[in-house]
Amino acid sequence: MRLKIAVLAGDGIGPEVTKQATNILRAVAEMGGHEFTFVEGLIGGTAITETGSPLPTATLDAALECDAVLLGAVGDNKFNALPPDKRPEAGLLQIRQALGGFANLRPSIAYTALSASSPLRPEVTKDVDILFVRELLGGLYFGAPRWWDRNSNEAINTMRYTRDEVVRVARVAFELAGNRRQKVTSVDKANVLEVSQLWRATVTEVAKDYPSVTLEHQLVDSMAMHIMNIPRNFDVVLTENLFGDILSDEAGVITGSLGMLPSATIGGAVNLYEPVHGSAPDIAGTGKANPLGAILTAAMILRHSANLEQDAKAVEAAVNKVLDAGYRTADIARGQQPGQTPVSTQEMGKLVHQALAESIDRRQAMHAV
Ligand SMILES: NC(=O)C1=CN([C@@H]2O[C@H](COP(=O)(O)OP(=O)(O)OC[C@H]3O[C@@H](n4cnc5c(N)ncnc54)[C@H](O)[C@@H]3O)[C@@H](O)[C@H]2O)C=CC1
Ligand SMILES: CC(C)CC(=O)C(=O)O
Ligand SMILES: [Mg+2]
Repeated sequence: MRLKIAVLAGDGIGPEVTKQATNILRAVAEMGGHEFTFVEGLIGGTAITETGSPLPTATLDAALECDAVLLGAVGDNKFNALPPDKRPEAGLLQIRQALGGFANLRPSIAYTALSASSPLRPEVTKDVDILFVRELLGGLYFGAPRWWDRNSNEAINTMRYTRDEVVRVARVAFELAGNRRQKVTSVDKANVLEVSQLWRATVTEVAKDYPSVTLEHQLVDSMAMHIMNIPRNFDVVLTENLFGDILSDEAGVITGSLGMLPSATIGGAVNLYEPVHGSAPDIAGTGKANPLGAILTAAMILRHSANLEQDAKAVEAAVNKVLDAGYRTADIARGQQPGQTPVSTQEMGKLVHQALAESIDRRQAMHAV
């Protein structure tokens, strides 16, 4: 199997966690006899500093020639005074748009070993496995007009969706639900927003093509509460761009930390893979960043861009094994429980690598018998 991956490490903890994710991909390639090549590119604040642009043309050109893009995170407080279209985050929105992926898959899984890391009670988080399908190219982040008129002290952003944009992402959600627990919860604010009324009517129409999947609608405000109260009730959660951004971060509480959450964006010319978290400037350079979200993102590359399902599962199992053995980065080391060992970003990456190597050795030994 050959795979060319653009690695855009970005800012803050982006390079720290991305390094651990690429180490895992290299290990999978080596152990499975695959040829993975990595092409590095600048994005975000580091790209602004070096080139003046948050998404240099060279980065975009290289990304478009790859089979997958792995992005760390962007964002640097030193650019906070810049207007949104000049900030590091603009580079991320631009590359999302250019790659064309519209369905951002964000799994949120409650790991048994981490039940004490979540502030939620273990009986609430037990067996939770939610898949957010977040529309990624529409809504407030991309709608025009958008401006801030400093003279009149007025600003505007536009939430806009077309029926076709809703249909295509809804189809992804229903298809995925068909292979899971057959339920889609569509989130909107149809009691107030016309865009949400279009969203709800369109999703209801698409649902008719998937009679085995149950559709429910939830308003986003009460949904924010239900996710914390009864997360087990949800299977696939379908949202527009902003609502999905917020609710999927909230779901980090179920898992124990934002640092545990991976994502894959599909449907475009090249799939884009990013952990859900940002550049975390508060812990950048301290060795405290949890690399597991990025490593689980690498597993999603194996699944969605390389068709290596068995290897994706092996990476996920290796993460589980390391958590079961009690190893914890600071964000998931709630209250220093007995049997836990604190580890750095790099140590966590190495432990997953070791667990993966052991499981692949066992698999190969079984095949050899
Ligand atoms: N995809 C991206 O590149 C994203 C970029 N951002 C940018 O990141 C910057 C910081 O934004 P925040 O709101 O602070 O969000 P953030 O996700 O960077 O951090 C929120 C909190 O979670 C913690 N955290 C995040 N990832 C972690 C990890 N892997 N391990 C341990 N702890 C982790 C941070 O230390 C912080 O306390 C901003 O410039 C923002 O625009 C924010 C979200 C997504
Ligand atoms: C442009 C971003 C910083 C948006 C974001 O927070 C995300 O996609 O998770
Ligand atoms: Mg976000």
